Amino acid sequence: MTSQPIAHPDTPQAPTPEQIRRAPKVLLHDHLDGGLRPGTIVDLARESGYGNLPETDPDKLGIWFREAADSGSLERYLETFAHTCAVMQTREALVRVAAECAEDLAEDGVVYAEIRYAPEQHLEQGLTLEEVVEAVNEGFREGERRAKANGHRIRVGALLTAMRHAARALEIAELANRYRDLGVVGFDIAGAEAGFPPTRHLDAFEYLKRENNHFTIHAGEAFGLPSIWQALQWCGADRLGHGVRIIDDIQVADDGTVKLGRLASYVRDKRVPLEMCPSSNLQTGAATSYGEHPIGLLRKLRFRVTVNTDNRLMSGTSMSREFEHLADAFGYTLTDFEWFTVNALKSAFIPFDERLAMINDVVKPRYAELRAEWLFR
Ligand SMILES: O=c1[nH]cnc2c1ncn2[C@@H]1O[C@H](CO)[C@@H](O)[C@H]1O
Ligand SMILES: [Zn+2]
Repeated sequence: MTSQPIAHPDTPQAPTPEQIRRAPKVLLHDHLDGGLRPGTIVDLARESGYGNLPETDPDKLGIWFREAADSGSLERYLETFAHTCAVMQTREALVRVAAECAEDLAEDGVVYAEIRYAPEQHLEQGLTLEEVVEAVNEGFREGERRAKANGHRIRVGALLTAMRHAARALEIAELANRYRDLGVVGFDIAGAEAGFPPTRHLDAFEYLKRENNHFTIHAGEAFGLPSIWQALQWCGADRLGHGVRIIDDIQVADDGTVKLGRLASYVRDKRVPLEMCPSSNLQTGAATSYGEHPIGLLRKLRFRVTVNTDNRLMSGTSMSREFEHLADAFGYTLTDFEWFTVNALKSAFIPFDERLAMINDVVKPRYAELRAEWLFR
């Protein structure tokens, strides 16, 4: 008998794209108006008479979004949303977009998703804020049903976003609170970061805290540490949207020794979830390449890192594709992807018992099964 080292079940090889697709995934940061199918945009534009689409062929339109979003600036990246929001102004359009969102995610192996959108951007044709929320919720329920009929299980919760350049945050926070337990699981602020600090909306955050409600804040994407510091220490955010610039508070010496500043220490010690979106960051210039994306170091240092899509249309991506990019860049295995997924569930805005059941009864058994596949090749 030769004495062979015992192979860890994970050692045989990198996960295949097909295994990544079948792995259960959890998505906390994805914009409804950043994930439409190009063909749906074309249909809805035709039906509503919106004549400003840059392309009317779905394939060309998809490419247009990716290229236009590939601008190196968050402000220019955000300009592309004018077209998606333009065709999301009726109840029917919102139901369709939300249903397709849930279907597409389920098809990609996402089992739990929190999808965000700004109700104030869907009032141009007379819908009320409440009608917008109800239409999107109806679409998510429809998408969950269709996914189930196709053999996929997914649960979708909504996050209501307020736009940081506008002045409706308190109103949207109240809306999120009213629809709590009715499909809405939390609140967010988004939009251009430089010049619009989160403290502009302190009243909204203080209101939500008094209501024991949850919120995340886009911070540390196009602007640095002060934005993250405000989001956490002034506004009390439960999670950070992106948060990539926390890397500016971490020093790595030539010998590999790592020193965390006070803010980075706080973020790690308090297990503040980071909703990282690698492909989106490359497009807005918040990161330079997958291999150099701060997620590599932050994962190593065991920050509470999660992986997200941000805008599937603008980045031509999916949860599986984000995982594939990371597998290529950092050699991540199924064990890493399970870790990201468990992190995401720990950070989700649904009740603790549901998060735990999702971790123990859905995520862990399915990753274990995937890891065992090499035994039966
Ligand atoms: O990465 C991002 N950073 C900041 N704002 C964003 C990002 N992606 C989308 N939005 C903004 O959020 C609104 C509601 O979904 C979108 O219309 C877009 O303006
Ligand atoms: Zn975002």
